[in-house]
Amino acid sequence: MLKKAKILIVDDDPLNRLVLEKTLASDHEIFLVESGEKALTFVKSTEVDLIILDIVMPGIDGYDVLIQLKENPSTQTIPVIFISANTSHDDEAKGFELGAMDYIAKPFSTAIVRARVRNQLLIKQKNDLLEMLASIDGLTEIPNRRYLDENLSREWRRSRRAGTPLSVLLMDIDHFKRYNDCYGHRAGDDCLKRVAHALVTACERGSDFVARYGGEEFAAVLPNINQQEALVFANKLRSAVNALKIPHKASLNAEHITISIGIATTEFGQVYAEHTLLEEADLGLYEAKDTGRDRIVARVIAASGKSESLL
Ligand SMILES: Nc1nc2c(ncn2[C@@H]2O[C@H](COP(=O)(O)OP(=O)(O)OP(=O)(O)O)[C@@H](O)[C@H]2O)c(=O)[nH]1
Repeated sequence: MLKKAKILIVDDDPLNRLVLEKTLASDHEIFLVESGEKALTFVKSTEVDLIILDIVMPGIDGYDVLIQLKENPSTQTIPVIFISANTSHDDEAKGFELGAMDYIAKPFSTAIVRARVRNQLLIKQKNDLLEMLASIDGLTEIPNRRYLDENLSREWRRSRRAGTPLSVLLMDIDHFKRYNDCYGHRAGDDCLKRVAHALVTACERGSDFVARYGGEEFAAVLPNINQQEALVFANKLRSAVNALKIPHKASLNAEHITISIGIATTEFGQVYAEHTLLEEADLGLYEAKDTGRDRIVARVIAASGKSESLL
């Protein structure tokens, strides 16, 4: 069974919109707009699963709408079915070349529209599942580095556009090599799973998330969180791991498993390279390790572009 999908129908002809809506509304959630401009505005604020797009419309035509959807990382994977009275092979080929998933000729059969929409939604559902599996770390079952990189990129662009703060945390289990050496690799794996679970459970806002960054390192992306708030959150994560009280008799800084955390925050919408936040968080983490472990070092990327540490 397919879940109710969100389908955007873009057509300047009111009758076509009405017929398409009637054809699909019993199985799906339908949104209707009458121009390419409105379609592009709509997808900025609402996530849709499929777009049925007319080609010949006043203003931006269907081809240009598709080109603009493909240029935007947040809309480029939405499947598009063209529906058009332009039925020459050249028109159809152009639609596919631009990235349309299917092409329906007008006048259309409602049964064929239903079947083709169903096919595209099934393909999308499978693609989404593959995408999700490719974003999950096999051992800890939390988001992996690929997921983190994609999300950080998106949040970084948003923060730059809106001038809002963005914080990144890099966390590393202290003396984990000693843990593996002392208790064995399998116990090390269990420890990673428990730490990952504790970190993920501590995230309460839907927009915050923790990923396994690699090995015994984790990372969190915190949109709209300034340095003070990031420090509070990092302390919560550090406490959550401490509270597990996983014995670590080979540790040189505690009797149980602890983590060190580096924080990087941009608060004033400064323009800097996308990777800077991770690099700064890494410097903070390095400092936290160097100054005793089981601690947090926060760095702010100041308006001058220089960064400062705050222990
Ligand atoms: N069990 C297990 N160990 C892992 C995994 N990934 C990385 N490690 C181990 O994590 C250890 C990391 O060691 P180091 O980078 O020297 O860091 P550390 O011992 O934690 O020391 P500090 O970071 O300085 O506190 C290595 O021994 C890796 O083999 C994993 O998936 N499972």
